[in-house]
Amino acid sequence: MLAALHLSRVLARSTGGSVSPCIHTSSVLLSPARRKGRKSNSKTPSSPKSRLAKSLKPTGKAKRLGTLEVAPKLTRDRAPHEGRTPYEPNPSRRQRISEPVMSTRSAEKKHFAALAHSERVDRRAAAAQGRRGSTVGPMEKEFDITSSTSLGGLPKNFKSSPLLPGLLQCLHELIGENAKPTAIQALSLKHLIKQHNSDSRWIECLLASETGSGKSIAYLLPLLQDLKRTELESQASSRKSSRPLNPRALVLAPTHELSRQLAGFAKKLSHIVKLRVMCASRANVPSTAKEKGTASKMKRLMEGVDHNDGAEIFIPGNGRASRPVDLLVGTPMKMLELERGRGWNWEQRARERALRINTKDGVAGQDSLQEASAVDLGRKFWVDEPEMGLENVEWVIVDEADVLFDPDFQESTRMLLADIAAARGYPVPVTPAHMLVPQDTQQKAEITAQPISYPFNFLLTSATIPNSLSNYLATYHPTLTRLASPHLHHLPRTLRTEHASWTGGNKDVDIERRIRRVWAEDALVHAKTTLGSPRSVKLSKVIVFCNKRRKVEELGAFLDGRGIKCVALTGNADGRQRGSNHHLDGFLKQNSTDVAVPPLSSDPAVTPHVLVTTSLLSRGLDFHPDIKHVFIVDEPRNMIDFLHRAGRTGRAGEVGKVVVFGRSKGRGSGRAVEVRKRIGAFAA
Ligand SMILES: Nc1ncnc2c1ncn2[C@@H]1O[C@H](COP(=O)(O)OP(=O)(O)OP(=O)(O)O)[C@@H](O)[C@H]1O
Repeated sequence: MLAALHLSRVLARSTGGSVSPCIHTSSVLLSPARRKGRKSNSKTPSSPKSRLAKSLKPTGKAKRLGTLEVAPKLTRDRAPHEGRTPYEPNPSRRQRISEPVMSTRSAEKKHFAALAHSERVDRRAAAAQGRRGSTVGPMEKEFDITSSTSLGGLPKNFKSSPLLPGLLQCLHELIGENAKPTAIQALSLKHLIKQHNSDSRWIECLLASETGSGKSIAYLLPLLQDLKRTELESQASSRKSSRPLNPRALVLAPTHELSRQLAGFAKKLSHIVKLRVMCASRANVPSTAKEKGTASKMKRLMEGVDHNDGAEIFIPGNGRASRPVDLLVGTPMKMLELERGRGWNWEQRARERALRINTKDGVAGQDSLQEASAVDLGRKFWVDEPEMGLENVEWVIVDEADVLFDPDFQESTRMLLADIAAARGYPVPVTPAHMLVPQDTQQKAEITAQPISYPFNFLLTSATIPNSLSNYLATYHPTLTRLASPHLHHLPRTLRTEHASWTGGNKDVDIERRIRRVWAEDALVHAKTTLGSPRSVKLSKVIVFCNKRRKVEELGAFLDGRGIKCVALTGNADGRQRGSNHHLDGFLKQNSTDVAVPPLSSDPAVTPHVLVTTSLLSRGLDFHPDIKHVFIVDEPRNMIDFLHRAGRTGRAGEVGKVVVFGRSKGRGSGRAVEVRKRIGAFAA
């Protein structure tokens, strides 16, 4: 009855909708170059894509040293989700869990001995091949990552790779028994699982593939497998540390939400092989950050770096007692705080803040004067005892590497990497930020970049590789192995785009109408497929991306007022919960091993079906497959931002649609064609 009422209400409201499904865009998606008034590259509509794509090719010296391998394009019969809907709960899971598990120490020892033997055989074969003269060598061949390159030899399923049985079993529980490796996972299995004989040098590798293509599994499998392999050795050789936390691996992510989700996933993947995974997350704090620019905002809002606010870290039982941990996940800033002691940078931050306010206002404001004088008077900022030792770190994964190496985050990221290298007894030079990228030719001549060789396995991963990151890697990590999926810098194949036009009236009303149309379509499909079954309609969920915090709040309030309950989330929203992702319940993906929390109601007036947010949540988060639509209502700052926002739907082979709103009439509408072409260049 309720469902019927709801259905009629949805349909009634949606019929009044005048948001056109056809393409009408204008002011969206201009490249920063265009916005700054530089010469437009609109004559080459595919240029954003090719700019990104080309950036992966090793250049100059790197061309000779580094390697790039692109997986062959997957054909239909080799799709990763073959044989099973990706999220269908596995009926035999319970039965399998009760089966005896081959994860005893002796079984693992046996496994690694067999592996070592097969590697010796492989190495002998490779050497023989080398003597005969190999024809395919990634170093000799220039790969164009936009074209399919049939290299063959990639594992076709997870069972065929030498994964620990316990790891394989957890993987099957999470993604299904019949799931096949995606392109990036196949590349990772081929290149990273095997490279662990004791005499091999540290792995240095970039994993690049489109959003939702399973990069987390691509790096977690080799990481967890290797941590298990070296567990005994590490116990024997681990350096004594007086600090309570001494992880063997770090996964760095730009947001606390992503850190928590990744830590949760890694825990599930490693529960049989019994590795200890922990998340170093911190509470969120109100911020008065006023900077412009996505990355600056993201950094300050998410990390609250300049607030001595008394926020606590999310490590249970925080104290001086030692807590065994193999893998720690968190933001670089949080890791630095644990390693150097909380408060290590407050004095410097206070100076910077005072300087910033001074510069902005032209004269010193009251706050800045107070802060500046506190610093001038030599006020001592309290620094807590460091809690983490870095001596035993063997792996560092930089997830969303393009964010963590962008100008706003890279200082913390590089500082942390240098601290780990120093703690392990191999200090590396830390180039000042302004010297990293030469500003002019004279500086170019002066800068003699020293390649960096970290004394640990170093993996970077991202769905977008901008030129800045590619150049940085070519300069400082010339021998880096680059593994790329053939679909990199495209929208996922299952993601469709639609351009919706503003009516010229209230934009919030346009958005509301489009949301109701989504639900009306759901109701229609439900009616057709169930032929009038009384089961209630399952309405899909929608993420709406805005640029500004105020817009998020206004739109959230408007939709709430119209009977559409939503979660409106910005960096400093009260709703961001301390130490948990509960504020995103119902939106983030639950794995088949999670205890399903039944929604309170399927009525969107009761249970939030709409998430309104900024780019804060556009990175890395694995959203629920119920999210079939992403709305982009403000112009993303660049195409990279667009790819990540759009990529929150259409993940792991699920269908999804990105609806881009824009102006079709009046000022700015002339750019509609250009924008359409820009987006079109990224379509599958
Ligand atoms: N081989 C596979 N078969 C089926 N599902 C998979 C497979 N690999 C990963 N998945 C699922 O795909 C989803 C997306 O994975 P993941 O979050 O790692 O993607 P990603 O490439 O890191 O995306 P993003 O670039 O947005 O961070 C997850 O829910 C994961 O469980």
